[in-house]
Amino acid sequence: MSGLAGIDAAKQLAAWTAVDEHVLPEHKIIGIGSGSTVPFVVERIVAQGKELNQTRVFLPTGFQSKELIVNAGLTLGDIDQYSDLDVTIDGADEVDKSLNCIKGGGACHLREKVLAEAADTFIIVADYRKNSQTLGTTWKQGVPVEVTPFAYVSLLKNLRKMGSETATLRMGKAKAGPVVTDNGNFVIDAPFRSTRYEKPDEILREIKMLTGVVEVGLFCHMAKAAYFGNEDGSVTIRLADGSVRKKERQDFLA
Ligand SMILES: O=C(CO)[C@H](O)[C@H](O)COP(=O)(O)O
Repeated sequence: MSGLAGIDAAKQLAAWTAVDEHVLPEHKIIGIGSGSTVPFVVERIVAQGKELNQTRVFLPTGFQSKELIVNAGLTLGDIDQYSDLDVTIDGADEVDKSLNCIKGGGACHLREKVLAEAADTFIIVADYRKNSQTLGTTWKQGVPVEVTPFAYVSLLKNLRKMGSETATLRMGKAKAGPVVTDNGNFVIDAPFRSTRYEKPDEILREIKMLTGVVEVGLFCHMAKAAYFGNEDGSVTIRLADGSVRKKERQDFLA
């Protein structure tokens, strides 16, 4: 493993292990997620070799993801042409015991969900901070909701009526005004009481029905496995059936 430390080392561990186990030579159409963990996914795929990667197409989940693919010299594909993917690998803001995820911390969850749904296998990679029993334990910013700008005021009202009293429009940091997604939409972050997160699919359905909602950053019953890099150099692998496997540090050194 490389000489990274701390959180980045954990992200790299998760990413490398997931690629080794789920991006096999027979996998030709691959979805690449967004965020700070997926660059380690791309670096591990590049390490599989130019000859194999020339037989593959890589689909992005947004501008950052597209730049990762292009800068790595991998072949860029479009979902219009490659609508059935072999595997999509992506990060997450938090994952619960049933592999339900909060996603959208980077405001890319619409395209991420399209590529996750279109893949035979959807895999999550993250560092240990994202590994929770229930959503909302560590990710306190709320459920990211991509919304059409025309409806954001009414949606703030309706989300607050729904129980997200502190729902807020996500504002830019290095940009005056709200964050604008790759699709030209706004994002509302909608926190809920911890008990509500025990049934994330209910929150998902309720939000999705609100007029003006484009996509909700709750990925329920989608991931086949989640890989969490740990501080001690091990990787915890959780499967959708609830089983857990651990790959110890020495397994990588072998
Ligand atoms: O959903 C996402 C972007 O919309 C990201 O995958 C999620 O925010 C995790 O990012 P990171 O790997 O940087 O923790």
